Order: sequence, then C-alpha cells, then structure tokens
Amino acid sequence: MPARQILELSAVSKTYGEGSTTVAALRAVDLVVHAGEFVAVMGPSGSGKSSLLALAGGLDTATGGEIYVRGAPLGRITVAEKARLRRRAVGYVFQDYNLIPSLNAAENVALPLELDGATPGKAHRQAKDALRQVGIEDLAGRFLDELSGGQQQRVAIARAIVGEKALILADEPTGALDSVTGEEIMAVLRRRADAGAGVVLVTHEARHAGWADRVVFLRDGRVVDQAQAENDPHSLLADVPGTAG
Ligand SMILES: Nc1ncnc2c1ncn2[C@@H]1O[C@H](COP(=O)(O)OP(=O)(O)OP(=O)(O)O)[C@@H](O)[C@H]1O
Repeated sequence: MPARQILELSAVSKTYGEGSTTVAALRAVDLVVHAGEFVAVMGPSGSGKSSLLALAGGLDTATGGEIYVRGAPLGRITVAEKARLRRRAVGYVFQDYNLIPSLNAAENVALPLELDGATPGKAHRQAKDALRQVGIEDLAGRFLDELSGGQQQRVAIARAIVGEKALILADEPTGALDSVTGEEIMAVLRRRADAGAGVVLVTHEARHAGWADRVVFLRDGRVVDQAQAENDPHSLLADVPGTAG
C-alpha cells in the first residue's frame, strides 16, 4: 500500500504586493510529502523556501493552486478548521522561534497540547519528553530570558515535535546551534519521520540535507531538478554565492 500523503502542494503560487511592486515568490509549485518522509528544501536566498513552508503550515494563504494537509484543502476549510488542523497536526519551527516569554520552557512546549484539550499533567509529561529528545530536559523550568539563543531554539523544536505531529515544518532550525547539536536535531527530525511524520526542513546546509530522503531545490520560486539535488546537493549549491554549506 502506498504511504499516506501528509502534504500536497498543487500548482501553488504566491505573489506579494500589487502592481509594479509585485514579487512572485512561488510559481506553480507541485510537491507531495508522504508519511514517513523527510524532505529538505534548499535554494538561494529569496528563492521562496520560507514562503513555501509558511503556506504549507497554513500561516499564509496561496495566491493560486491548493495545499492539502492530511487531505484537507487549506484554501477551502473554515478558519476554525484550519486552526484546529494546525494545532493538532502541524509542528512549526519558526526562524525567530516565536516563544512566549511569560511561560517557562516546558509551558511553551505544552501550550499547543493544552489548547487542544490535553490535561495539564499529560501535556507536561509530553513536553518533558520532547525537551528530553532535544537534550534540554533539565531546563524545563527556565524562562526564556534564562536560556541562551541555542537553548531557546531547542525549546522551539521541542514545541514542534511534541504530541507526535503528523507534519513537522522547520525553517532553518539549527541557526543558533553548534554543529554537533545541529546534527542531534537532524537525528531527532529523522526519528520523527521514521516514526511516521512527514518532515519538511528548509536548510542551506548540504550536510543537513543529507539526513533527508529527498531534496527539493527551489530557484526563483520554481522547483528545479529534484533528482540532481538528491544525488548531490553540493552540485546545485556550487554556483550560488553565499549558500554553499
Ligand atoms: N511579506 C513579504 N512581502 C513582500 N515580499 C516578500 C515577503 N516575504 C517574502 N517576500 C519576497 O518573496 C521572495 C521569496 O522570499 P522567501 O523568504 O520565501 O525566500 P527564501 O528562499 O526563504 O529566502 P532566505 O533564504 O533569504 O530566507 C523574495 O523575493 C522575498 O523578498
């Protein structure tokens, strides 16, 4: 039986602005991510990687085409249905973490579970487990201003993986981490995919893309040559100044 589709982008386009200031960030992008699949998205700065992730996570709306998360068309479900789907099924690691300063690390991680109706005890247990997976269980009671940038980034990753999300979307999730911790985070994402999640990672580091089953390369808002990227992501980065990792 073929693996279940977790995410599908069908002819998705995204333009920002109007008239002479229009920017076409994505142009007719098709992409399917199955359960158990870890997909890396690479490409030069401005090629549309963050836009693709934001649309897939329902944080922004497409200008054209349709996006399906676990079969639900994001452009055609209600705002409430979309909010529920995002809470239950989607874990998102933001570039700027998006954590809540008045909550401690464990509370930040537990929040999406509690919003979704989990008891505080169960949510806290799952939050502790997610913090353990990213290596900072001992910092569960710390507030954000007591954590380093890298530790905050790990809290953000824990929040995205907590509660066995079906789809994990991570936008450059290792920027504040040293290379050893970065590799550990890749191993965490790999394990989530092996356990059945669909994982999409935006990265400019070829060695991180090496953890993925498939590499999708974007250029000027279009998907170019997945097969080549799969065989040798370095080759696709070679002519892009400032992106070789
Ligand atoms: N909110 C916005 N308003 C206007 N233009 C935007 C907005 N967000 C992105 N863009 C433009 O859309 C294009 C794609 O941007 P996007 O951030 O998706 O690229 P990226 O590949 O993630 O880049 P980077 O690697 O630098 O983060 C760029 O030309 C960018 O300037």
